[in-house]
Amino acid sequence: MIEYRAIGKTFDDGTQAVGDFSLVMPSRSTTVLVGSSGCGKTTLLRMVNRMVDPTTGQVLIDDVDIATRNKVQLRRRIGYVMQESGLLPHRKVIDNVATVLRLNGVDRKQARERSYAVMETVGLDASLATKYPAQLSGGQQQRVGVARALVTDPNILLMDEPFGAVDPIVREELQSELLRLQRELDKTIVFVTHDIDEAFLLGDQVVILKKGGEVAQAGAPADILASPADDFVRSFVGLDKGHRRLHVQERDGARIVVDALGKPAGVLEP
Ligand SMILES: Nc1ncnc2c1ncn2[C@@H]1O[C@H](COP(=O)(O)OP(=O)(O)OP(=O)(O)O)[C@@H](O)[C@H]1O
Repeated sequence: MIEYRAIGKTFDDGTQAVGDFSLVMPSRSTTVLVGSSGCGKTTLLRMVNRMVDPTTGQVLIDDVDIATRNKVQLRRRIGYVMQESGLLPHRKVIDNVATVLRLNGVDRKQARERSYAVMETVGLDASLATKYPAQLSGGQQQRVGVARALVTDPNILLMDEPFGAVDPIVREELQSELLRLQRELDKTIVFVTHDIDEAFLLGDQVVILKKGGEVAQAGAPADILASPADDFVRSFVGLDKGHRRLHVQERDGARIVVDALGKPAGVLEP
């Protein structure tokens, strides 16, 4: 369990990124922080592995205040996936995946074996292992980023807009892969996005943020849709627009679900 207690963060230049943020992220589930640019998502995410330390308040992992933990050791136990994959360009894929294991003192052969296994877990063909990152597609590079983050089998996985830079089709593919992985691996995932559809798809808990890390609403996607807290949330999740207002139309004996603009969204099962 990750717990934020009354967190505030003001950077050295005086920017207040987070005012007063409290939240519990249950273990073995995915919490998505979603909000517009600059609302403090990345700042909050990076507090979990102490890339950013709060100015006030505490972050606890399994009831332990992480301010008391060694930063380097903490980071090696928490997987981190960034938007631009963050791979080392001059190192082969397999060596990128194995990096943290090697830093942890695992011998070369064992590190490679584990890295090949985790590449398979994330759906990467072994033949890509000896390529360099630039020789891979954007989607493949992101998978390598995920493999690298999972290689030490961390309990916590931090993902900062990991699918933001790939095209919509690859993005959908990576999203469903992540859902599959989560069913298989059961990690505690903190995921940052500005895309509400992605948040609803991936999140067990979705946290909608306003500027300064203010929580507009936190809850399961269905609960947020059923009872949006206010007009801000209603508008943010698109309830004021057509595509969330679905209704059923009969057509040739089938029941088609259409949005307010009449665009078909799917078919109701009999
Ligand atoms: N190192 C820093 N020094 C000063 N201000 C910072 C620093 N990092 C972030 N900020 C500011 O803190 C606020 C929150 O930034 P943060 O990156 O957490 O937002 P975000 O929601 O992740 O945005 P985005 O979606 O654009 O990445 C912004 O106003 C940003 O400019």
